Amino acid sequence: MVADASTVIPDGALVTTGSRIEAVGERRELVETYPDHERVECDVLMPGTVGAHVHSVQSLGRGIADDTELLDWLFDYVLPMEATLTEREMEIAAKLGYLELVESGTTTAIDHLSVAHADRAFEAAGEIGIRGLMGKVLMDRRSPDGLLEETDRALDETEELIREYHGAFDDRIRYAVTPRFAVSCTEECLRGARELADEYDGVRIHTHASENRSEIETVEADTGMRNIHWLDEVGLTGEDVVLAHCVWTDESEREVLAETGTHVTHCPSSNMKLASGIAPIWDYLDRGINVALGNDGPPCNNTLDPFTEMRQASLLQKVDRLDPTAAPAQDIFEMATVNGAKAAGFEKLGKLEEDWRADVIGLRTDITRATPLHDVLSHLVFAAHGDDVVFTMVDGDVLMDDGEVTAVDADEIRREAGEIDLDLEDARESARQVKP
Ligand SMILES: Nc1ccnc(=O)[nH]1
Repeated sequence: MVADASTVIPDGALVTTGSRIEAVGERRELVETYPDHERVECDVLMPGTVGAHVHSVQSLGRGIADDTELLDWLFDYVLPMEATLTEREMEIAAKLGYLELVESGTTTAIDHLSVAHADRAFEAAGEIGIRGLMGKVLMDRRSPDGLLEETDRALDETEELIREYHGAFDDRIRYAVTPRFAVSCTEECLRGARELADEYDGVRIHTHASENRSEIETVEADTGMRNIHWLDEVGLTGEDVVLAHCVWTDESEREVLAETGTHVTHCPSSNMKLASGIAPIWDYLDRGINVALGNDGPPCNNTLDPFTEMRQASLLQKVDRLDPTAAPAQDIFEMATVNGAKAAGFEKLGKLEEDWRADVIGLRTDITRATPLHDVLSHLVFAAHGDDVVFTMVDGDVLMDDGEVTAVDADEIRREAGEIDLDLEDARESARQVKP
C-alpha cells in the first residue's frame, strides 16, 4: 500500500498527550513502543479534513433550491430561509451541520453563519467539539427584511461576538469577519470588516468572491472594477483572507491573489450544481496561491461529505483539461487537509505528525469498496465515502467512536430538525424586491 507517512496510515495507531499527537504509526510498532498507553487503532488513520467553506446554518434547506443559478438560488430560497429561522431553529440547523461534518470526517470548518443568532452556532460548535473559524454574516444592502442591518450595528455585533468567541472553547473556535459578498455589502461595511480583523489578533476574513458571472457583473456595475480588484481596494485580500470560489478571475486578478497571499477555497460540487463554472485552481496552485477545499452549503451541494468533494475536485480538473494526469490524489488530499488548515490559520494542523494537533479521523476498510486496497490515497480520494469514517477526534478529544457521536444526542437533533416547517413566502417577497 502506497501512502505518504505524514498524511495517511493504513492499519494505524495513535497515542495522544492532551491535545497533541504523541506518537503515530503502524499498529504493530505502536503496540510495541506504547504497550501500556491508551491507543487509537483503525484500518486507516488520517488527519481530519478541513471544510474550508461551509454554511452549517443552511442545513435545513437541503433540497429546497435544486436546479437554480446562484442569485436565484440565493434570493428566492436561501436568504428567505435564513431570514425566517428562529433562534432555536438556527441552533438546530448549526448542530445538524456540525453533526454531518463530524460524522463524515471534517474536524475543522470555515463556517459562514447567518446574520441573526450567530451565537447559537458558536455554542453548538463548542458543544459538539468541532474546530472552527467562523463568523456572523454582514449584509447592509440589497438584503431582505430580517437580514438587512445598519452598517454600524452589523460591525458592533461582530465586535461583540469576537470578544465573546474568538479563542473560545480552548481555542478550538476562532473568529472570521464574514461579509456575505460585495453584492450585499457597502464599501463602509467591507472596510469596517478589515478594521476589525486588524484590531484583533488572529481574527481572519472570509467571504464569497467571483463565484458566477451575474455576481461579478453586479459588482462591476456598482464599482466600475473587477470584483477581486474591488476587494483588494477595500482591504479584503491578504494572508488572513479566505475567499470562497474565485471561479471568474482574469489574469490581473490572479496576480493580486498571488501577490497578497490570499487563500482560495475551491467548492467543485457547488460550482457544478449551480452551474457557476470551473475554477482555475491549477493555475492558482502554479502561481503559489493556497487552494483549500469546501463543500459549501447543503442547499447547493447537497452533501457535506469531504470524500465526495475530493473526488469531484479531481475529476472536474481532469475533464476540464482533458488530461487524466491533472489533479492527482496527493494534491487533492493536501487541499482537503494541510491547505485548509493554512487557510483557517491553525498552526500544526492537517498532518499526522508528532506534536501536531490531535485532529484525527479513522476509516474502516473492511468493506467491498475497499477490497483490495492497492493504494490507500487513491482509495480515500476516489472511492471512500464519509460513511466509512468510524472515528473522529479534535484536540485529542473523541467526538465520534465506532460511528457514534459522543457529545450530543444525534437522534434528538435529527428528530427536531425533521419537524421544522419552512414557510418562506413572506420572506421571499421581501427578497425579490432587493434582488439584483
Ligand atoms: N454562494 C453564496 C454566495 C452568497 N451567499 C451564500 O450563502 N452563498
